Amino acid sequence: MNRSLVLVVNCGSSSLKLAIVEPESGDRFVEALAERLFTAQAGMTIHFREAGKTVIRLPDADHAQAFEVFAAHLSTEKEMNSRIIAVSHRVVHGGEYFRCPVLVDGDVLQKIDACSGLAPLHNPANLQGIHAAIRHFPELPHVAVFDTAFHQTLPETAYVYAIPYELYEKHQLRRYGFHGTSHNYLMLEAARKLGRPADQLNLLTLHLGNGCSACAIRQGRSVDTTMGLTPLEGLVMGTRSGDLDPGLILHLLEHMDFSPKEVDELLNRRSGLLGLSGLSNDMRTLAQAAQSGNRQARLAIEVFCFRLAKTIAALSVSCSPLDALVFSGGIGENSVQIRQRTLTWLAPLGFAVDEQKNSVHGKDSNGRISPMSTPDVRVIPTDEEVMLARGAASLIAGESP
Ligand SMILES: Nc1ncnc2c1ncn2[C@@H]1O[C@H](COP(=O)(O)OP(=O)(O)O)[C@@H](O)[C@H]1O
Ligand SMILES: CC(=O)OP(=O)(O)O
Ligand SMILES: [Mg+2]
Repeated sequence: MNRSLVLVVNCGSSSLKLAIVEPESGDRFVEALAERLFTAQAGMTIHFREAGKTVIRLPDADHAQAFEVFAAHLSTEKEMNSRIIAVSHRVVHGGEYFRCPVLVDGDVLQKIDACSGLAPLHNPANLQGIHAAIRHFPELPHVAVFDTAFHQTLPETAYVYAIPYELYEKHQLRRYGFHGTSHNYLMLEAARKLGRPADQLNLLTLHLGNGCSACAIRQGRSVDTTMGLTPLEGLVMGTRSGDLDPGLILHLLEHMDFSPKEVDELLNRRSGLLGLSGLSNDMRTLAQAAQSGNRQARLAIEVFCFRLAKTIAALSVSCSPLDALVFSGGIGENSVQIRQRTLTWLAPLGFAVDEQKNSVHGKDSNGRISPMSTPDVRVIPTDEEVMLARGAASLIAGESP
């Protein structure tokens, strides 16, 4: 039977990820990744399930141009195109406006734009992707799925900052949290692997990719998370600092002649693993350099793990007794060393790692990497695309989310 398909669009600050997904099975018919947009090195790789891989150079292309090239490659796939029922867009910041996927219309676009200042690396790119896709597929429904939606269940105690309350009331300055689509998927997968309903589980999920965040989930609801008003707060990330003393920002502004724009650039693009190592934002590069004795790479990795462990301990307050700690994202899924080091820091809380299982987890479908007598720790690959596809398909089918 020919099932319906959803085109999933995920616009990052300098990348564009596209996939044609069958919502029920999660099968991919096409996947594409355009990287280094806006630079001379920009390029796109498209994988067709049947026809194989195509690599295209796109010097200086933006999101819209990359989308056009992808769409042109799709145009010959008439049978597959006729099965696409919707386009689903990842939108990073939805403020307090959105709790579930919505059909894109003028009002929704205006609200996404209103949140742009709070996610300057992400929302403007998300809007570009939406406009490019609407131009190309005007006849299809377009759905926005928000990173912030899953965290709309945070209790007030977790989402207010300890600043004058009127700044929340009048200006909505509060913790929103991000990567919600991924944390939601990890919750559902953990429930499946544990064989228990999600609404009976307490979980701590770790999305460790270029952006990194942790989420405390209590009985199926996000109750605390590390990212805040913007995706800059919390863990150490590829190029983002995560938590620091707000006084440091004042110091840069008042005593070191930084402009607000320069502070933004410093903390969002030149900090984190890249800033500490002076080498790279990529954990693979750092792991290799550390092995060859590079002190700065070692320091970056050590700070990453220490801060992660400290955060897990803090979030445990909201999700004890814990049913499972879940590692995910490019780093969480692949780095044996990061998992090992983080869990070693957590030994005082009873966490332990089974070294053999940790090193071969990928071959073990239940993903458990901790000994049976210790807290349950799992590695679960995330899949934001299938959640985006399902969100759109359910909305089109008129099901409640
Ligand atoms: N085998 C590996 N060991 C360590 N880190 C890895 C490995 N594979 C991927 N990573 C890291 O995962 C990160 C990217 O994660 P990913 O989830 O793909 O990011 P995003 O989707 O946010 O762009 C990079 O820091 C990369 O180095
Ligand atoms: C919200 C966020 O940080 O997203 P990403 O990890 O895709 O940069
Ligand atoms: Mg990712």
